[in-house]
Amino acid sequence: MLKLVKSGDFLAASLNMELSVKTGKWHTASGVKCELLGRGILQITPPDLAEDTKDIVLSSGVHGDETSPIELVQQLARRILVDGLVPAHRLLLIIGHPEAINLHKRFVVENMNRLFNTENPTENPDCLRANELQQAVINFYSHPDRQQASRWHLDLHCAIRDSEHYTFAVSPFTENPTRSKALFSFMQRAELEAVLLSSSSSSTFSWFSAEKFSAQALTVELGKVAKFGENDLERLAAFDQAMLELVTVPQVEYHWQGDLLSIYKVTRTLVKQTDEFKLNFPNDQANFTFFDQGKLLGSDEGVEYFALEGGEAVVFPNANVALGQRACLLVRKTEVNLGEQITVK
Ligand SMILES: O=C(O)CCC(=O)N[C@@H](CCC(=O)O)C(=O)O
Ligand SMILES: [Zn+2]
Repeated sequence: MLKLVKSGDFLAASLNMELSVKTGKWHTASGVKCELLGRGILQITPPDLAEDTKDIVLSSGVHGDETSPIELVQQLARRILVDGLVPAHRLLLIIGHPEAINLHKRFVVENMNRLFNTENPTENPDCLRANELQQAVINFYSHPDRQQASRWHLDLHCAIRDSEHYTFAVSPFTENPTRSKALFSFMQRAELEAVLLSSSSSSTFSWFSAEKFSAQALTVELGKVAKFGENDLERLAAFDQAMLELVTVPQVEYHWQGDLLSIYKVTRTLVKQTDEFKLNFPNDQANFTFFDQGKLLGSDEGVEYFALEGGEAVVFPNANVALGQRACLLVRKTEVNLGEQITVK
């Protein structure tokens, strides 16, 4: 496994279940320290750690069928491992769920992106892997010499349906100051079209880093799911470039450019309470489809959900989730105050 990673193929090494997990440390020819901490978990330390060096987690493949982010993380790993790229920041590169990726499935038994909170009972492969990833992130951010470091986490996904915004991000809800001007400027630089400001806690991977470590964290949605090799990475070039800049430039000078990024607040999260839960539109309804005030959106035992005053748009609709899980987000465009932290007006 180590040999394959050293040769630049972090992804192939992570997915080959016949290779036993071998951890190890080495330096690239450019002096970058690499540590394979487990399957699909690669820590990168630049030769010089300055005061403004960030600790950045870049994760992909938390959902096994969302392949374009996995290709982007592999590309970045290769640039560092064999092409001489020297990052300016400590990085934790993650290929999230190799077993689900090999099955070409979103998850094995249950949605791993709802398992990031505390240690999970070791019931199934998704719980086991979520535990392993949580521990890797805890160790990465808890390095004793790095307690003052600025922490970032971009958890890269792609949507399983069409979307009126091809790329967008979800900013998880936490009381911590995790909506910095730098993070929002990064989104503009990356040409993300929109961001959703969550209004409740969610047990996602990005929420875990925001809530437990005050990381500037986002779930980033990069286009629509496709098979390996069929992704149009050209459409993600601006994101890839901004990510490269984020990891290689000590302090990026970002500028806020007005209204390039559409900002939405989450007005409601519809949770599937019973098996009676229904949405009044198909599961493949495009993200950000807008419904006028009063339109019936869905129902559950003894309750009907209508679009609120001013209308609401739907994101991630899925009536087939497990009981107690989110069946969709309802969102509305919002204005924000632009301070050092972005807040909803
Ligand atoms: O297109 C979809 O319905 C799902 C895409 C996806 O996996 N989205 C993430 C968003 C996580 C978040 O809210 O931060 C998910 O559902 O886990
Ligand atoms: Zn996903």
